[in-house]
Amino acid sequence: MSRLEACELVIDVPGRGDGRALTLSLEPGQVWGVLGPNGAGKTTLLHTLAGLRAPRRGTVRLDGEPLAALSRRRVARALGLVFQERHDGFPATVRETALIGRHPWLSPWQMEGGEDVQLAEAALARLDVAHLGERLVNTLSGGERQRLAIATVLTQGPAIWLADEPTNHLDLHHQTAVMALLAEQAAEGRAVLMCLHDLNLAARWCDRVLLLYPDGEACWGPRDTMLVPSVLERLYGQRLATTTVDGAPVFVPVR
Ligand SMILES: Nc1ncnc2c1ncn2[C@@H]1O[C@H](COP(=O)(O)OP(=O)(O)OP(=O)(O)O)[C@@H](O)[C@H]1O
Repeated sequence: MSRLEACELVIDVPGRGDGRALTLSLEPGQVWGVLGPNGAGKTTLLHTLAGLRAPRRGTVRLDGEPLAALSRRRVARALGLVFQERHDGFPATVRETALIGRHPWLSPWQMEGGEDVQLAEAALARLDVAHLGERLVNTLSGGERQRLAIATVLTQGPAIWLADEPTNHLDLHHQTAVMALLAEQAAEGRAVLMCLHDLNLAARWCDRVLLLYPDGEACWGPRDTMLVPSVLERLYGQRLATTTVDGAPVFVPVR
């Protein structure tokens, strides 16, 4: 399994000061939640950790090696990304799209084999979209597309998941199913980092939390030390009422 490190990392948010440099390690078995208001830099951080965007300062390391020095294939085998926005470049079916997850594991002109197809079918079934296998992606609902994006990363089988609001567009049942899947991935020794807007999902499913502020300030650590009502009220500029349900805190915005 793999680890991803941010070493004195400053993400490049245009027009903003450096804030606090991030030095943290995403270890096998951990589930990180990245929280912060709109524009705080969550997506920018995720893209920087994935090597899609250069940092302003500092380094991202995969298993001790600078990400920038590794081949994209090596990176694609280790890191799986669930994007917030996605654009369908060409018409493809649900099944064909899931199989794209196998590409980092195939040589340039190699066709997917039986094992690849089995992995894709299992992932589509797990995300409850197997019945849509022959449908064109551009005919799917928002939630179906989101589940397909997650199924594609599951088909890829990375050691590290970077997910930008993985529960976007999902109904309550599928939100819980996706969080349970990500927790299961971590329990099997993979690592997960996800951006979330839902504090309650973070409280229930993440064991580490990174709070990002719009001015670039940040703090991170074990969930229980980060999800403190007064800290969250300052982060979002929003009053909260707090209770406990099933052993996890629940935060409700109040006027
Ligand atoms: N290409 C760009 N040019 C100028 N500003 C940009 C660019 N890309 C991002 N930004 C700005 O950087 C800031 C951080 O954006 P980012 O998408 O990382 O925030 P976020 O925390 O993910 O927000 P949200 O919760 O709304 O998804 C925002 O203020 C955004 O407008």
